Amino acid sequence: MNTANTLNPISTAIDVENLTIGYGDQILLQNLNFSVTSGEIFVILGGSGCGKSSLLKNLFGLYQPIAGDVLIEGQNITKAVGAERQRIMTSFGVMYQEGALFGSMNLLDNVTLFMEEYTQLTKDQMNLLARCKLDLVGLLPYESYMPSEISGGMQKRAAIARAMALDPKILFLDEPSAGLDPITSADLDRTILDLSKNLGFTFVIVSHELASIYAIADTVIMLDKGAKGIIAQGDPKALRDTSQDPRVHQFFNRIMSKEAA
Ligand SMILES: Nc1ncnc2c1ncn2[C@@H]1O[C@H](COP(=O)(O)OP(=O)(O)OP(=O)(O)O)[C@@H](O)[C@H]1O
Repeated sequence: MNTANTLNPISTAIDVENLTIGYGDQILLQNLNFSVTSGEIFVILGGSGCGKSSLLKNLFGLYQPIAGDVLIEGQNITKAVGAERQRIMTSFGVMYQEGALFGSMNLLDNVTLFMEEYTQLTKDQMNLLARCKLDLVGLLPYESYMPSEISGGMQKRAAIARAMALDPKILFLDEPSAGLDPITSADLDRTILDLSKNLGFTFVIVSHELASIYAIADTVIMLDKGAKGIIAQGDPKALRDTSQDPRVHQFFNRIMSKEAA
């Protein structure tokens, strides 16, 4: 938990205003309003198919919402076009659910790739910066390894290093623990916590791993398919212990029994 993060004065990283998202005629979530505080770890929860990943992709501008606005550090990504949109798009990093490292490049080249596209740095400068990012996630000794030569957990950490390539303040992670065993997942959680506490990154994470959520989340929002919206918001343990909403209880208990199995 990092609510006392001293690297970020209290300010808003992301503002979501009257956001409605979906595909074609299908509305998934409507009229969402919430904000993400700078430096916090903000987790999006909910049952399968309620629209968690879709919401994340609307937040970082991969998809255009049906209505409403997303402001990233005060800049309206929904309305921005051209160079302004490009500038906003490079102000955050994304780790997709699949991790999606480029298999034909070693880890160092995976991290420098975006620098080559978006900066005027020399190759030496890019390599130096990329090594810093790999070091932050504990992968400096593996810079020349190919993605196929490292474990799943290391691939996830490399994908986070790559998401940090352009020095963003905000990182969007889609199901970072997916496919990881509990120990590797806890390791990844520690990396995320370190980056948040020590460097002040804001994280917006889609997750359904309860242990991970309790370990890292400052704030969660819980989405519900039937309600097409947010049914709970706050500290996850407080929600577990105090929420009167049966859907919230069912969510936590269902996952707990699954994890206990
Ligand atoms: N690109 C797309 N085009 C059309 N429909 C989509 C697209 N992506 C997702 N959907 C649909 O939107 C709904 C929500 O999907 P989404 O992946 O956002 O949910 P989720 O809560 O992240 O689910 P899960 O936990 O199972 O990954 C699903 O019915 C899905 O089939």
